Amino acid sequence: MDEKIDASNKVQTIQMFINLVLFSRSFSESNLFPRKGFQNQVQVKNPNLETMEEDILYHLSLSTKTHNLPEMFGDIKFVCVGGSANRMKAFAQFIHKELELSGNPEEITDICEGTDRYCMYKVGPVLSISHGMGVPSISIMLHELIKLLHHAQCQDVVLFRLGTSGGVGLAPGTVVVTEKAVDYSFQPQFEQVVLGKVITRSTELDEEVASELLQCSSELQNIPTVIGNTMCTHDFYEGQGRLDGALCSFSHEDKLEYLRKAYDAGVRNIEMESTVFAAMCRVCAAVVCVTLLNRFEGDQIKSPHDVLVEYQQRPQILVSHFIKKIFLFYQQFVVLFSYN
Ligand SMILES: O=P(O)(O)O[C@H]1O[C@H](CO)[C@@H](O)[C@H]1O
Ligand SMILES: O=c1cc[nH]c(=O)[nH]1
Repeated sequence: MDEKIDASNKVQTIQMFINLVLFSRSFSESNLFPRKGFQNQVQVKNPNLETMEEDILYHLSLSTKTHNLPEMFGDIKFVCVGGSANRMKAFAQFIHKELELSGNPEEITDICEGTDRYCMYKVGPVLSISHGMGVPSISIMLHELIKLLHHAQCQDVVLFRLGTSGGVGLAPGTVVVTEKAVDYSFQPQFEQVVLGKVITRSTELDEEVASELLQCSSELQNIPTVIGNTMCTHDFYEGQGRLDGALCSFSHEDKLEYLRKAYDAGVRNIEMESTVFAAMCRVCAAVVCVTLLNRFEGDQIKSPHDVLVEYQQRPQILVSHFIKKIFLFYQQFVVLFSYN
């Protein structure tokens, strides 16, 4: 009997080891992590940083001189970002309970309280940060976040954007895990003006994390989830083909024609940050947004407040299920290896 248990423990250990290797491999092709075997440290692609005595992360109200970043953040494995400060606080409290961490989730404090630009909460291995609305706002936060993870010597980090969006041909409340983040012309690219010239960056995301998230959704109830392309725009109204803004330069037919073209190009939802998020975080990242309405059916978001709150929780529940799986796996791995 004891021998049987021993043998099954060994099989389990080997299986876990294989899983861990496979999982680590999925991180290793990222922009942030050069291949360094098992431990992939978050990298920045800017040689100027090496020559700086101090790096002030102004909008996060943190600095390499005034804060011990490795001590504060070195154990981060998951970063979750989303537009609203309240949502990201609620997520931090939710994941605190889900991971059964010690301490009172109601007492978590905003690490960035020195600034009202963004809020940031750390719960165990998870960092939850708000980014505001649109590309410029998230881009500033991501520059400072990626430098923070680098200065803190974080390894094997996965980043998630937990957001809301307009659905394209989907029932409201559907969660879309982004396959490709595309621009207004449905291309998987992010254009940025640098020194007066347009540069283009790829917006590839982690396929394995996306399909693992789809798998997670099948293990949960009431989280209808699809994988599809996400179109990122620079505006909520005309930029997303809405007829109800303060300005409107096109007809109802023009709008439907554009949405149909988007649908045919694989677009299933529209939001305002995915391309820059993907371009900056690359293959160690996933975008998970719930749809608040079906854009073929209208432009105004009419669902009652409690329905919208429940919809917003869906990406949080899905991603927390994913994190919990990995977190418990790592914990078991550490326990098994300390006994073997
Ligand atoms: O739900 P969040 O994360 O704020 O994202 C979506 O909602 C905002 C518009 O209402 C845009 O920022 C869009 O990307
Ligand atoms: O239609 C929508 C809904 C939420 N967020 C967006 O960007 N668009």
